[in-house]
Amino acid sequence: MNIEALIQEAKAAREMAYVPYSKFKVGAALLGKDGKVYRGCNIENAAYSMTNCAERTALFKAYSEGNTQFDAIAVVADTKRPVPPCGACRQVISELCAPETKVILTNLHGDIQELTVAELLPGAFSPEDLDA
Ligand SMILES: O=c1ccn([C@H]2C[C@H](O)[C@@H](CO)O2)c(=O)[nH]1
Ligand SMILES: [Zn+2]
Repeated sequence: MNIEALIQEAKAAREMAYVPYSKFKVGAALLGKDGKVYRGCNIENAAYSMTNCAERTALFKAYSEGNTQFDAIAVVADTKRPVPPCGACRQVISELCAPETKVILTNLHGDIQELTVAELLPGAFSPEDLDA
């Protein structure tokens, strides 16, 4: 699947966002090495801090089905610049995706920023840091 098609998947995921509080819809599409695509949207809650971002929804869907090998993740929102993932998602993406995985950030204007997982969060806290 090419990048444009993955962005289309992220846009379709965005339409499912449950955002009664912020009204800010985000979509993500995670491409497995086997070609499977996992869509994710943000899901909010009246207890605001329970909100799950689109990126983490997609990743948790894939992991919960045993799929842990990915080529790329695309994220889209209605932002002026390509949507920047929040810090929590950068941390989770850093652990659950290989460093060379492509990250495609975009918006509804068609601006695209492409980087790698390694570039998304330099100095991420990692499982190795748990070893004394
Ligand atoms: O990359 C991002 C940034 C924000 N959000 C969500 C969280 C919340 O529902 C809304 C506003 O922050 O957007 C995401 O899903 N992904
Ligand atoms: Zn996030």
